[in-house]
Amino acid sequence: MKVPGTPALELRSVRRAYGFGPSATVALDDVSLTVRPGSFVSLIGPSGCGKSTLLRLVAGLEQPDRGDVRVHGVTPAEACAAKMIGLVPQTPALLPWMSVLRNVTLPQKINRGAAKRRGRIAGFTERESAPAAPDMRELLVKAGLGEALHKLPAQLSGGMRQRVAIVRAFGLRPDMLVMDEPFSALDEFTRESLQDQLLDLWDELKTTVLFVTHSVSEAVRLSDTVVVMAPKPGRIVESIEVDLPRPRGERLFGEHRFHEYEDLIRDRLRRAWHSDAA
Ligand SMILES: Nc1ncnc2c1ncn2[C@@H]1O[C@H](COP(=O)(O)OP(=O)(O)OP(=O)(O)O)[C@@H](O)[C@H]1O
Repeated sequence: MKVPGTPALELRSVRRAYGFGPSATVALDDVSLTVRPGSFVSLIGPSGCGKSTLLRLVAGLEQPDRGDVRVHGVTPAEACAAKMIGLVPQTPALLPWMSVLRNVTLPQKINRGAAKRRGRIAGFTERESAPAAPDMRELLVKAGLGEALHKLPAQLSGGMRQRVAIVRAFGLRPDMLVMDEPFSALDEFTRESLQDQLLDLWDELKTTVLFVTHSVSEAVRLSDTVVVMAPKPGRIVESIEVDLPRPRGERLFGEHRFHEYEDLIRDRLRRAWHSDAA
C-alpha cells in the first residue's frame, strides 16, 4: 500500500524474459531504478534494450519473472485500479466520433470514482487522494487547442491529436504518466512545440513522468534524469542527472552545457551499442 515518503517508482532486480531455455530473449535483466515523485525521467537506448518492456511492467500490463515493481509503494495492479498511472502511447487513441473537448472530458467523468479508490489506499493524504480535477477546457487552450475544442480528431493534424492525448492523460491527474515515444512520428518543429507544452503541463500539475525516446536532445531538454539502457540482455548502464536550469526554452539549444550532456549520452549510447555488437 502507498506509504508516504516512498519513491514514485521503484524497480528492484527486475528480470523479464520471453521464451524459454537458450533461445529466450532477456528483455530486462537485473534492472533496478528509483524515481523521485514529480521528477521527469527518460529512458533511452538502442532498439531492443527493453524500454517498452519496462513501461509495460510499470503500467501493470506484464509481470516481472523476478524482482519487484512498486508505484508509490503499491503494486502496478493496485496503482492501475486506483487510476494512479496514465499512459500515452506512440499514436494517440482518440474516439473519432467525439469532439476534442469530449475526448478529454469523458475519461474524467468515467473515472470520478478513482479519487475514492485512491483514498482507500492507505497512506494517501487527503490532497493526494483527491487531486483537484483540472479544467480541461483551460488546459486545452493552454496547449494551443482553443480553436479546436469542437473539432473531430480527423480534422486535426498529427501533432494536434497527440497534444489532445497528452492533455487527456494529464487531466486524469495520474501520479505517474508513462509515455512511449509520444513524439516520434512528428516533424522537428511540432516536436519542439509539444515538448514545450508537455513541460508546461508537467510543471503545473507536478506529475511524475516516465518517458521513452530515441532522441538524445529531447531526453536532455525534458529530463531530470536520463536512464541509458543497453540490449542483450536489456539493462540499465547509467543514470545521468541533468543539472540544467528550468524552464528549458529554446535558448537552451545554444548553451554549451546542453551539448555537453548530449555528448555524454551519445558516448554512453555508443558504448551500449558496441557492447551489443561485441
Ligand atoms: N511479446 C514478446 N515476445 C517475444 N519477445 C519480445 C516480446 N516483447 C519484446 N520482446 C523482445 O524483448 C526485447 C526488448 O523489447 P522492447 O520492445 O522492450 O525493446 P525497446 O527498447 O522498447 O525497443 P524499440 O526501441 O525498438 O521499441 C526485444 O529483443 C524484443 O524482441
